[in-house]
Amino acid sequence: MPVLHESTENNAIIHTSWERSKTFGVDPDKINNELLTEGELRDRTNQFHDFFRTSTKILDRLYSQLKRTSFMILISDVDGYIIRSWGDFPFIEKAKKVWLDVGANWHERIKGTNAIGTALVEKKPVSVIGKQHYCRENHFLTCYASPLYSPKGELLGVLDISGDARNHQVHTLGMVIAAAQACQAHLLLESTQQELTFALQETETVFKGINQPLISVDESGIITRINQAAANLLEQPLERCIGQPLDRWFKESEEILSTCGPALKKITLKPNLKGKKRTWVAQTIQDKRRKKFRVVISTERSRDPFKPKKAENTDQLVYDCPKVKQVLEIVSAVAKTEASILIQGETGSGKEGIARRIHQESGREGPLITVNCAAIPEQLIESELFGYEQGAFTGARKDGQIGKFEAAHGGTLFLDEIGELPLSSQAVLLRVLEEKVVTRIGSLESKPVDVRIVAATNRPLAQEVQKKRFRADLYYRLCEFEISLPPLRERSDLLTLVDFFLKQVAQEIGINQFTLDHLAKDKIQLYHWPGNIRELRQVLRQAAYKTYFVHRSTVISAEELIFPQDRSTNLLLQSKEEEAVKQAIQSAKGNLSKAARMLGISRTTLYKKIAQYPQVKEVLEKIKNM
Ligand SMILES: Nc1ncnc2c1ncn2[C@@H]1O[C@H](COP(=O)(O)OP(=O)(O)OP(=O)(O)O)[C@@H](O)[C@H]1O
Repeated sequence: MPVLHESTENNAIIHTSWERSKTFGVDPDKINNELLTEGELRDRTNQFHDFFRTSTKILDRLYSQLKRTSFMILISDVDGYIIRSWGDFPFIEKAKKVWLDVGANWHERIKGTNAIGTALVEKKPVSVIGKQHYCRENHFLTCYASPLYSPKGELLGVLDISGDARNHQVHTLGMVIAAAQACQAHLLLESTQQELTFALQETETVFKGINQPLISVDESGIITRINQAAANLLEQPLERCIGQPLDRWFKESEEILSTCGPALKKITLKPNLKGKKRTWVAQTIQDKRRKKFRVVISTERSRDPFKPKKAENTDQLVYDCPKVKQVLEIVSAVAKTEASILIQGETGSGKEGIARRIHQESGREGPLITVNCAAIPEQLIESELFGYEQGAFTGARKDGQIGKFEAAHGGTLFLDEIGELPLSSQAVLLRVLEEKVVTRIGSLESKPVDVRIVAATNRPLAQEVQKKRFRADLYYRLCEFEISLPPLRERSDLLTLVDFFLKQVAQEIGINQFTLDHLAKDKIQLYHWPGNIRELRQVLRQAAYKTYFVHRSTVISAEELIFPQDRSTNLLLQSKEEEAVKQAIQSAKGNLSKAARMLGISRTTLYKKIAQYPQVKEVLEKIKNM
């Protein structure tokens, strides 16, 4: 055994290593070598691509400190093969003689006790000086090595400084340890940045397909993320899917991981998941070097499964209310006539849907063309409605443009928000409606048009006429037949619509259904719905998405129903507030916490309201005395 000069721990390490070397059958007097071919060396060096990219500066700095000394720097991989070295003549030549050189294996199995091999086995920094080396030919060396770890904590290899034993300095081991730690820190930073970039890309892909079942898998085929819709299809709780290998469920997982490029690739479930016959597709997210990183798997719906589904089915009119039923009966009756129709109704109450129904039932073969009068600047209204000839005005398109009237020839022109049409344009519109001909701007030629006019407004147009903001003659011309759509709060089918929209969003997400809990139902029925059906749909969609993706539930609670209007009082307009508070207290049978939750206000605010409204106080006292 060698004479030991170093720390007790290092001595113990050397001692154990000598024992191992004996067991490995290493002959201390023989030259043992295991060398890599060029191809093998290239493959092993490639594994260190990221390491060298992030650590070159540190290693160069270390080398500059050791330049022209009898020391060299070496990197070995996890199996002990030296894959890179830095050093100067003449020491490097001496080192080559004992194969302390790129391509040679310095595992203890081959070379007995040595800093590289022993640090790999012990997974600790080690110094091996002179005769501490197991093989006699290496006694002229002094070596210091520290293990290198990947950001995932796996042993990558070893950083080693070797030199002439006569120049042994204790602090060199400290230098190696510090340099190895710096290399690891840089590698970690780089990998965190890369992870972030991928996470962003992954999130983007996942968000695009949020309505669909989605699974994200890392490069070793392990599920890293999965949404509830996918977990349902795999028949496992979501948290039990994470960390599981993909091949547990999918047949071609190996093929996907080895060959899948950015293009979509079909993938099928293993037969043990009966009845889940949907086709799945995989898409790979790659890094700059095209090394696979994540595979996002989804069910196939259309040509591009990551394309979001159309948000709403605008064609379907859902109703179960006598008032709406009556409107639709009238619509059916007048649709086939030539009468121009004015639809009145609050914003979001479904006027456009009615206009579409009129067109569908009119039997007219031309298209339905919609013009939003509020969205077109005053100076462009005429060109929009009547079109223009080539070069008619500065900024006009080169080949001119057809107007909406001409486009709607043989069909229906829907003039939405007609109440917003400026007075100057009202006169022009009236002329066209009377004469039934249009003349493009810049043209002398008039063309007859056969267009059915349907207009809509959320302003009381008759009052606008009285206030001289809307021309009386145009009003009468547009309003040969008037249809009034009831606002949502006057409809008796609120819960039918709620059901419909919840089914719609459940279908989009890929689950069976959403339900509202008791308080949520009460809250929805108490609200005054200023934005009508559009607002109802929005509120429900937001609540459903939050319930599902944040709370992982399908039962929507009152807290998730956030009404855009009156966020501060969160419920009713002043005039209706007293009634709402009263009703909430009645429904909650005097339970004030429950009533406050239903109203979306704090208990303190509710106490203030009770004090403010004598009728509410009375109701509460009555309930208490019951
Ligand atoms: N009966 C219904 N069934 C299902 N969805 C409906 C119904 N009525 C309206 N909607 C939906 O509510 C939303 C608002 O309807 P629409 O755009 O027709 O209202 P609007 O009165 O024309 O609104 P605005 O005054 O803002 O132009 C649309 O998404 C529409 O699909």
